[in-house]
Amino acid sequence: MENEADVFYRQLPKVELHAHLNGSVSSHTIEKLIDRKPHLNIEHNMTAIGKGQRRTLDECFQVFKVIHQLVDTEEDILMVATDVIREFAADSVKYLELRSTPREEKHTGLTKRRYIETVIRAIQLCKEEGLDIDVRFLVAIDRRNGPQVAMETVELAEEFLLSSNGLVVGLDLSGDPTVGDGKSLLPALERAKNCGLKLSLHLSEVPSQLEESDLLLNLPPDRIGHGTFLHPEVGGSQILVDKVLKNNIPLGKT
Ligand SMILES: CC(C)=CCNc1ncnc2c1ncn2[C@@H]1O[C@H](COP(=O)(O)O)[C@@H](O)[C@H]1O
Repeated sequence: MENEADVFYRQLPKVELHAHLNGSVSSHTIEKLIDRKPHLNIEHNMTAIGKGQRRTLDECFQVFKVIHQLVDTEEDILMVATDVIREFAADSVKYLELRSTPREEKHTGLTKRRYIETVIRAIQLCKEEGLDIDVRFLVAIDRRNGPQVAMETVELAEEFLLSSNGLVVGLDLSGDPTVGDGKSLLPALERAKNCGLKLSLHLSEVPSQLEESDLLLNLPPDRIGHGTFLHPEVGGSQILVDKVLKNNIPLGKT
């Protein structure tokens, strides 16, 4: 039962600037996915972190792996993306930036290009439904996959920046922050910036990444994901904080 405060907050117009597509799947949609793929033997509790539950970073990233097993066809992506957009709209989100990592799944024939096209199709379908929400898409690089994949992802994002009627607006850098090396991704990120993609970068999500964070902040990004350990009090540095302030970069997390 919703109380008065719940109704107020649901109806309050909102912007959502940090929604990972496969991190925003509701339990209702997860049920539908599990029903589609009973052979995977995935149980609901393997796909979510309950309220108040503590998990290590590694355990959280395992959850994404399970969700990715459930979302591995064009049909799945279309359903997940339309459901996610409808649910944000029902929560009075008026501007939504979805970010997602295009994946190739050889066993289902899914390609990275079709992945992006399918998310765009979902955005268009929701628009045709007349939902009161403006949705844009950030194509994501998973830092674990290294510089070559990052460059290929930027090339794809660049194509869609030009051909998606303004729906693809930027590039996200995410993935397990303890894996991979941000420095090696700089050429891809610089290319993205130079071609007009907005940059939203996860950085300083774990301690001891001062050098990497410094390099990424020099780009500079248009948004920062998390930035948890930028501040000197938690092992970051004033130089990093000053770079954020100088460029007036919004920080955010979900
Ligand atoms: C531990 C936790 C929940 C932290 C949130 N912080 C995050 N930091 C970095 N990358 C992330 C985070 N949350 C989601 N992602 C990225 O988003 C992906 C899931 O959404 P998608 O498949 O890109 O559509 C994950 O595989 C990961 O690459």
